[in-house]
Amino acid sequence: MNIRRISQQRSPLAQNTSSQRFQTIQRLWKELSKKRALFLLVLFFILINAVLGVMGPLLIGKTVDHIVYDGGDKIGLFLLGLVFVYLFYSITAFLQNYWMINISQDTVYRLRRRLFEHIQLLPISFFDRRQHGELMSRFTNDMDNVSSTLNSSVIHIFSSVLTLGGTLVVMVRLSPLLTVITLLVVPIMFFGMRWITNLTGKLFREQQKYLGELNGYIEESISGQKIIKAYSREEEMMEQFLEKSKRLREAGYWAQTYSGFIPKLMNLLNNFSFAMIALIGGILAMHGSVSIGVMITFTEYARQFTRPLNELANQFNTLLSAIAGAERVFDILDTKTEDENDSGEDVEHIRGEVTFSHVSFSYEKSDSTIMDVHFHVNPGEMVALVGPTGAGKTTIINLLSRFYDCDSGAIFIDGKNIQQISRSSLRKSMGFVLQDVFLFEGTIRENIRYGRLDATDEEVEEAAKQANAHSFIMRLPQGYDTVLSGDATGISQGQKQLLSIARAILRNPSILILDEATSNIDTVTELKIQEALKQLMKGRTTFCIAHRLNTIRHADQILVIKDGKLIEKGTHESLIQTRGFYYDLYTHSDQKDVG
Ligand SMILES: Nc1ncnc2c1ncn2[C@@H]1O[C@H](COP(=O)(O)OP(=O)(O)OP(=O)(O)O)[C@@H](O)[C@H]1O
Repeated sequence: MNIRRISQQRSPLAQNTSSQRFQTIQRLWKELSKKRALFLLVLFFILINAVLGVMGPLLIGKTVDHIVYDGGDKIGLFLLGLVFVYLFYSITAFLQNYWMINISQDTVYRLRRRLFEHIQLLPISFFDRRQHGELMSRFTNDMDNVSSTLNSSVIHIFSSVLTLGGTLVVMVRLSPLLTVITLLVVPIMFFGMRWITNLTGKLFREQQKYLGELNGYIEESISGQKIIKAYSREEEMMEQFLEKSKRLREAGYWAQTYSGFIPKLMNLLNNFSFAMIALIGGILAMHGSVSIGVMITFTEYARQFTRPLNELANQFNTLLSAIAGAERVFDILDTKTEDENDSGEDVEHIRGEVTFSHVSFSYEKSDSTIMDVHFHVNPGEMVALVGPTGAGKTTIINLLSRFYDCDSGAIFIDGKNIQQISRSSLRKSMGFVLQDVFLFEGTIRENIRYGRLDATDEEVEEAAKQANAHSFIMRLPQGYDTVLSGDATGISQGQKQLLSIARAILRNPSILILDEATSNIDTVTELKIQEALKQLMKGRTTFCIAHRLNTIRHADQILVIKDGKLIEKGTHESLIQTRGFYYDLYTHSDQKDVG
């Protein structure tokens, strides 16, 4: 069953406005506040740390004034005060950092878990439109960005804001004139920073997007290595890789270059402000308008004042890149899951009576894939779907399994509209044996048990015996405990099919879906598979997508699909007698292979 990725909708570069950014910060804040108590403690330590940071220069100035103007008899007390301030400054800095790492790791862990849970519940149509590697990068790059920002930026931002506020209050109290001089550079800093961060924000988002696309491409080219080599497409792959890689380099280059301007601009303005304070402060001190201690405090504050601004600017970039990452994560979390659209109820037992009543469906709004399909299947019947490639056979199965919902008409199982049956109970009653067998990294036993997780070892082996898989499994060095790698290269295509039949037997479904289960397989294994399938099909409603017509001659019903329409239906004999499209298919194909 191939559910094709027809269009990879490239999401336009997220035009995230300030209000969207604010919303994302709010959501991140919400995520963070699950460790509220610890976070409040960190905030408290940030506050203490900022107060101590403001007190340091003030105390240095006071110490100088005490020596110059009061004779310095209490110098020991001042020095003790300085040791206390700077020691606790370091301790609080360490603790806030330590706890923030704890909070951020926990938050990212929970976010990652939610993302994974959510992805499991998303409808198949969501995956049709996305590259797998691009989705992967939301787990890796985007999460890393969020994590590193929470680790450092949160502290820096809070601490900078508090330090700025505290410093400003003390500065105004000490000397309003010197405060104005220190603040002269702030508007230039503010507007310069705004301009650059607007630009870099866009560039960072672009960088994240291209990185996701590149990851997707790399993932595709690794999983498709066999085909790439078989068709000698290495050079084209390389060219496309370079194109994507260059695009990423370009975006990264400009993002880093522009963001690199910020500290340089800050430094320049910082030095300017420092020189002005030294010059004007010196003149004022000479005339006795301010004390030497105040001037020293101010030169230190001038540095201290621009440092948090500098820090804010730097952290702003990291923050923007994390917001871009978080947006991409929230974007998935906001996508409706299958359950959210599911008003169906759980059904205990399904007998397997299936009715398609004038069903129409299209993947894309522009063209119809299935048109007015109408048929009825009794429980336990074997139904074959035949027709040219792209006719819509797989789509009919997709609709029956509620991977997609039909646009008009209705599908009934045991007389009940499947919209009223929950997806999970519907799928629990179905078993799939597909052409592309998907085996997980794990033992053979675990792979068979995937059909029913609570099955005992005996039940697993019994299912393997019924599926004719037991003898080949026992010939493997570790038998049922043989570990299969992700792509199960150690076993043949036919053996994979047998395992997937064992899996379906274990599931004991009322409705069975077979998709070309016996193509590309040697005759001996094919016989084994046919035999196993016969066992499996007994007493179950079976839908078989068949390309080789001689395998379905005994079907109770054959549905002939062409261009999305059900054009003929009946038994093999009746369809041959009708001499219609099926007759043509059957007689004009030597191998009876039509798809
Ligand atoms: N996820 C999808 N998004 C958009 N179009 C799709 C999607 N899956 C299938 N299609 C299109 O729908 C039509 C029917 O496809 P479907 O897979 O049902 O045909 P099929 O009869 O099973 O073909 P085959 O025998 O080759 O598997 C085709 O034109 C196909 O390109």
